[in-house]
Amino acid sequence: MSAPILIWGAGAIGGTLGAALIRAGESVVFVDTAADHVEAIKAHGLRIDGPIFQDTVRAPAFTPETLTGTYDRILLCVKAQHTRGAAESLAPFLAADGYVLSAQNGLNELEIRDVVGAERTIGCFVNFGADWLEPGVVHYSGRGTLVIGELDGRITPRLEALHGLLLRFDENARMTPEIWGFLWGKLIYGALLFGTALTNESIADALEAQKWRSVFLRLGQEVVRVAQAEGVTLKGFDGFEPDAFLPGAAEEVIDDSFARMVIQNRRSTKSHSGIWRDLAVRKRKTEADAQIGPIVRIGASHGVPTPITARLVAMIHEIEDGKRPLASENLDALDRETT
Ligand SMILES: NC(=O)C1=CN([C@@H]2O[C@H](COP(=O)(O)OP(=O)(O)OC[C@H]3O[C@@H](n4cnc5c(N)ncnc54)[C@H](OP(=O)(O)O)[C@@H]3O)[C@@H](O)[C@H]2O)C=CC1
Ligand SMILES: CC(C)(CO)C(=O)C(=O)O
Repeated sequence: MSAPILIWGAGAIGGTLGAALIRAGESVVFVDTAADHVEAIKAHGLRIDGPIFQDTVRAPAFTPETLTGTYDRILLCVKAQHTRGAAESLAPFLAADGYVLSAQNGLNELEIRDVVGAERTIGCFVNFGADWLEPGVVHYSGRGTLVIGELDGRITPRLEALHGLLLRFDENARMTPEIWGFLWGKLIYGALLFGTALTNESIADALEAQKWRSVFLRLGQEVVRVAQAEGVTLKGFDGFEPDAFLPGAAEEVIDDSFARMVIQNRRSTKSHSGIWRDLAVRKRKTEADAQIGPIVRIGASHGVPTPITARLVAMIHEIEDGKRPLASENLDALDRETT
C-alpha cells in the first residue's frame, strides 16, 4: 500500500472521495475542523449513503491540532471561504515535494498557490454531487465530471499518477492542459447555481423554467465576458456549453445546453445546490464572496461591469442575514432589477 492520502475537509466532497479511495484499497487519513464529525468517524467509521454506493469505511481521522506526520498528497475539500486558513494549517504537514489538489468550486488554486507555492498546487474541477448529512454520514448523490490539471498546463508524471488514482473513484476522471478553462466554466455554471439558490426550486426546475431563461442567460453572459477579458478558453461539461452564453448564440444552442444541464441535475439525487443547502438547511454563510465574488473583482480590474453578479451576491447575503426570505420572487426581482 502506498503512503496515505490526506483528505483535508472530510465533508460531502472529501468524505466521498476518501471513502471511494479506501474502497479501492488506498490508505486515507481524514482531517476536519468539525470535532463531532471527526469523533463520529473515529468511533463508527465514515458512512456513505446514496445511489452510487453504500458503505462504512474506516480510516484515521483528526482535527488539525491533533494531526502529525508529513504527506505528499493532500486533497483540499473545504468550502472556498476556508481555503486560505486551511492551506495555512496544512502547510506544515505537506512534504517539500508534495502537492495540494483543490477539490473545490471557485478559483481556490490562486490562494493555495500563494500559501504553498505554485509547484505544490494542482487544479481540479469537480462536479459530482454530495451532501454532508450528520456527523459521520455523507450522501454521494450523483456522478459528475472530474478533471485535474497542472496550473501551467503541463502533463507531468505526478498528474498522470494522480489521474490513475482518481480513475479509481470515477472511471471517467480526466486530466487536461486547460484546467483554468474548466474552473472558469464552473464559475459560470456556479453563478447559475447561486441564482437557483435564491429560490426553493430544485436546480433542474429553476434552469428549466422559461420565465427565468433570460436572467440566467444574461448572468452567464456577464461571467463569460470576464473570463474572455482574462484570456481564458472556456470548457464545457455535463450539459454546460460555454457557446450558449456567447453574444448572439443561436436559440437551439442555448436551449440544448439548458436542456442538458436539466437532464444532468434530474439524474442526481442532489436536487438542490450546496449553496441552497447552506442557506436553507445548515443556516450558515455561503461561499458567495469567495466563489463568485472574484468575478466582480476581476471584472472590475478589466473594466468589465458585472451588475448581475454583484446584485446576486448582495441578495444571497440578505438571505444569509435573515433580511430576505428564500423565495422564487428573488429570482424574479434579480431579473427585473437587472434588465
Ligand atoms: N457538495 C457538492 O456536491 C459539491 C461541492 N463542491 C465544492 O467542494 C468544496 C467542498 O464542499 P463540500 O464538501 O460540499 O463542503 P462540506 O461543508 O460538506 O465539507 C467541508 C468540511 O470541511 C470542514 N472544514 C471547514 N474549515 C476547515 C479547515 N480549515 N480545515 C479542515 N476542515 C475544515 C467543514 O467543517 P464545517 O462544516 O464545520 O465548516 C466540513 O466538515 C466547496 O468548494 C464546494 O463548492 C463542488 C462540487 C459539488
Ligand atoms: C450542484 C453541484 C453538485 C454541481 O452539479 C454543485 O456544484 C454544488 O452543489 O455546489
